[in-house]
Parts: sequence; C-alpha cells; structure tokens
Amino acid sequence: MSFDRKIKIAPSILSADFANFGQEIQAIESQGADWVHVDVMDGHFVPNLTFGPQAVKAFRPHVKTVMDVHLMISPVDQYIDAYADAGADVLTAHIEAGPHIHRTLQAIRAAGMKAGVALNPGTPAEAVQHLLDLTDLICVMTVNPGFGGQKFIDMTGKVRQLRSMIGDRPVHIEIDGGVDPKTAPLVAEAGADVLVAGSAVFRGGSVAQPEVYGENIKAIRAAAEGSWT
Ligand SMILES: O=C(CO)[C@@H](O)[C@H](O)COP(=O)(O)O
Repeated sequence: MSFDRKIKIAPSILSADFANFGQEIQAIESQGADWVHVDVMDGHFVPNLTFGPQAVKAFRPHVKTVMDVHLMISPVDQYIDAYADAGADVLTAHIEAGPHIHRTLQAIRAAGMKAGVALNPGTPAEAVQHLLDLTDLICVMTVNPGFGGQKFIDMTGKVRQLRSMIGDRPVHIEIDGGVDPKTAPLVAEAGADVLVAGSAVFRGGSVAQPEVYGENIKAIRAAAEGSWT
C-alpha cells in the first residue's frame, strides 16, 4: 500500500445490504471505490454491534483494493492479531478507547498493518501530538460514532490543525461521518484525503443497479477534487 494524498473514496459497508456483502464489495470496487471501509462496533464503546474478525475475514477475498478496518471497540489490544489474521490493511483504534493508545499503535504496526488513530468530535487535535510518528492515518470523526446516516459535524478547523501538525510525514487524514458532495469539498480543502461515505454512496443503488454507486462515488470525488489545491 503506497502513500499518496490524492482523494480516496472509502465506502462504508455499514450502509450495504447485510445479506450480500461479497457482491456489494465487488459492486463498489467496480464502480470506483478506492478503499473499502469496515466499521467494527462492540455495543460497549458505541451503542451498536456489527462485525467480528470472522466476518471481516470473510470479506477479505472480495476486497481487491484496501481493507480499511475501523475499530469502535474497547478494549482493543487483545483483538489486534485477530484483525491482522482477518486481512485488514489498515487498522484504526479510537484514542478514547484507551487505555494505552501509544502501545496499541505500536502493536498494530508490529502485526504488519498500517496503524490508524480515530478522534471523536469532542477530542482535540492536540491529543495525537505525541503519536504522529506511530500513525499512518488519523480518522477525524464528523459524527459521534455508532450509526450511519447522521448529520455532519463541522471539524474543518481540526483537520487544518492536524494537517499542519503532520507536516511532511506520510499520514493520511480520513473523514468519517456525513460525507456527501456538499461536505466533501470542505474537508478536502482543509487537508483530508480519505473520505468515508456510507449513505451517500449506497443511497438509491443495489447490486442490481451498481451504476448508481458509481454516480454517487463520482459526485463525491468531483466535489472534493474541485476544491483541492
Ligand atoms: O463509523 C461510522 C459511524 O460510526 C461511519 O463509517 C458511518 O457508517 C458513515 O456513514 P454515513 O454518515 O456516511 O452514512
């Protein structure tokens, strides 16, 4: 997985047809998705439950791009090897999930994955100051985590601050929550390069009508790139 700062659209399969993940993943990738975003929720750190490592392992053979796994679970460390075995390319843990995010990021890299750290809307950019050299991706939550389809919370100031803190390090800034063609330019202009979108990609489409996914992805990308400098 090489580093670049081009805009990448990462559809969240939280908005896909849960009875049909293999075909849904193939459909979004054939329609231009750059990464596939998998939301892991434990019913404890967030008030919703989704996939464990076995489900993620079953997605793996269908993902030809990058499998970007976002852990909304606490604790994290005892599951890192299971998600490595499941085939995650990027594994992101929340700074709020505790207890030792520094150790968690080291363990994710030691297990052979790219290490991501996610920040809830209430967590300031400064919280990652001492993690920048251990991190491949910072996920800025623009909703409180747990559910798809929520309203975008403006975090552009935080994104700008992070981009300046990152300097020339090869660190992605990912935005997660409420990304659509209206909000994508705001975060792209502020310095984000990975845009997670669930409802705005899957809305109106299906595996029988994958071209709708393609139009939705294209609209988000065009909006984001229009403001890219
Ligand atoms: O992690 C989460 C929610 O906790 C996200 O990945 C959402 O699934 C994004 O969904 P939309 O806001 O784009 O519908």
